[in-house]
Amino acid sequence: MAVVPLHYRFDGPRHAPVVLLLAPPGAKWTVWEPQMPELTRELRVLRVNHRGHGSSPAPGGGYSMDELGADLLALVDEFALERVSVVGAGLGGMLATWLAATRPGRVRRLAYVASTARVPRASPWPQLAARARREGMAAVVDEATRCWFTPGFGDYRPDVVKRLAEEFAGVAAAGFAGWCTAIAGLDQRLLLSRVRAPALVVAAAHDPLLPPGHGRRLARGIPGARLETVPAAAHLAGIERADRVNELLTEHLVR
Ligand SMILES: O=C(O)CCC(=O)CC(=O)O
Repeated sequence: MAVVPLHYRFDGPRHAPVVLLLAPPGAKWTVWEPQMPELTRELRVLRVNHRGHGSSPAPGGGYSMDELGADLLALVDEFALERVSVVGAGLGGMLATWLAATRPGRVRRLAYVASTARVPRASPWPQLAARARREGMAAVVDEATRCWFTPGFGDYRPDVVKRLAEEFAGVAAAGFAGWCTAIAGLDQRLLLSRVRAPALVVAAAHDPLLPPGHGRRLARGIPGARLETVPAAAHLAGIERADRVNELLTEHLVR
């Protein structure tokens, strides 16, 4: 299994505890920009771009969770980070679960934003990935990103919506599609009881991709997990309701 050297960056105080932020597939580390001012006050934030995203190489073929997780472990090993907190958004949260369940000793605290333990049966992602391979990312950008925000947010911050859509279109189709192979039909419910880290599950009240039931089931499966539902937000709740998501993440990760 060949490890891919991921494009990464650190921000925040050099000797503070590290938190690793995992974006959803199709998004780059910039998706966490609204969290940065808050989180870097007391944490050292490590952001990565997944395979094929940003400057991270995109090997051809499908990827597996084990491969994506090995990329992350190689990075945290390179910096001798014995334990890190991990936050995953969307399906990026499934990679956070993989880490927390298979390497419980390496994860200090765990948090999710609009995530799940099980990819929906009717997930459009496998078809989007196949189309992206054939026709390129630009062909699927509208369908993939239309559930990211509530319609009101698009009217209020069209610049943000446009920037993220452009970034999505700039992701390597091989990277996006490879990632989608890793999550196709993925069901991690049996992994959840192996998580030892204190966990916070943030669901978004108006998320059409992963409605709050996903968050409820995720929280129910992880021993002692806390569930919070953020109102007035769709899938990218960390952007749309950065105020509340930041409050919850800071409380969970710092205090
Ligand atoms: O597979 C689904 O239907 C959910 C897709 C999703 O959550 C994508 C993401 O990680 O943002």
